[in-house]
Amino acid sequence: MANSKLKVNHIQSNNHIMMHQRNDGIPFDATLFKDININRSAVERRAATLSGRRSIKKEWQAAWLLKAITCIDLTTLAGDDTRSNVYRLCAKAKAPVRKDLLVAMGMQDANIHVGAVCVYHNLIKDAVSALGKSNIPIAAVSTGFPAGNIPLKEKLKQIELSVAAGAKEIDIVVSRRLVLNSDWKGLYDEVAACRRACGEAHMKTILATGEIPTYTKVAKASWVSMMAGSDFIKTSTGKEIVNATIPVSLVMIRALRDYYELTGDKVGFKPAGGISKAKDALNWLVLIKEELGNDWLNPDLFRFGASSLLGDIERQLEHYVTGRYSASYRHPMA
Ligand SMILES: O=C[C@H](O)COP(=O)(O)O
Repeated sequence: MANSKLKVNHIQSNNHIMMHQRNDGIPFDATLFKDININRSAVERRAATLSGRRSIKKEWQAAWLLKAITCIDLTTLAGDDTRSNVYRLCAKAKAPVRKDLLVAMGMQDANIHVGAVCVYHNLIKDAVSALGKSNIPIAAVSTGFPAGNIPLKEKLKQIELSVAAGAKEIDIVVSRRLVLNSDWKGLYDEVAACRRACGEAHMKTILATGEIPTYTKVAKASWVSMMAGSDFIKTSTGKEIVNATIPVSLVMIRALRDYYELTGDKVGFKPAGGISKAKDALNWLVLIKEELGNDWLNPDLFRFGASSLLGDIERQLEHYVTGRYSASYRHPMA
């Protein structure tokens, strides 16, 4: 299709490597968040308006979907992960969209790749060898993922081992009991210790919001995680019964906006778990744009944690280019 070419300014190219300044955190100060009280119905009302408000069509939709790809932490976190499925995942991470589709969109030289590959510790070495010199970072889930119910000493050891094995990003899970008991200083100390163990690796802190009973606690846990030096806050492990939702994302995004206003530090956001449709990805990008602005719309500050989103995005891009939908089995990977 002649009109399927994207204009250069529809999407920035994706030659980035994690260059963003880190969040060093601030001393624990409960007065900064103790009065937070989130109005659940106001959050849910705002979230409900999101999908009907903006309709992104044609070349703009294609450009936003390519942008979404650059923000995916392409993930496999299964008990039966092997070297071969990690190799396939990494091949897809380096070339996430079929060449013919990129050529049709005029994007073959844009170096589109995903934001990171996310695996369990034992698969890091396979990801390192499969990704080669691609500059795509490896994110490892550590600290007793997904439940996090192991001693802190072991959590820190896991982080150190993952960094030594080549992970440039570490996704930690918080101890939910600290959040449930409102032990905010305990949570701060745990997250700050993890941050020290990460060294140069960027740290994403998973709150597992599906196991946190109120939005007020989600907001407070977000604050404490940022104060303790998290580079990203992340909704979910993908293993909770309820994973990423728009309302919980809104609560976390507003906490990081307030944290930025206070400290000048931009903390990233990663919704994860159950995001598998291109239209959901667009909703999250719109939410980020409306609440935080364009600064956050890049892989340094925004990621999707997703194992099966890429396949649907590629299918939508094929529809954009050819005018037809292919069967989903033609895009089986991710
Ligand atoms: O962090 C990423 C999640 O585990 C992925 O969840 P998903 O398999 O539902 O996409």
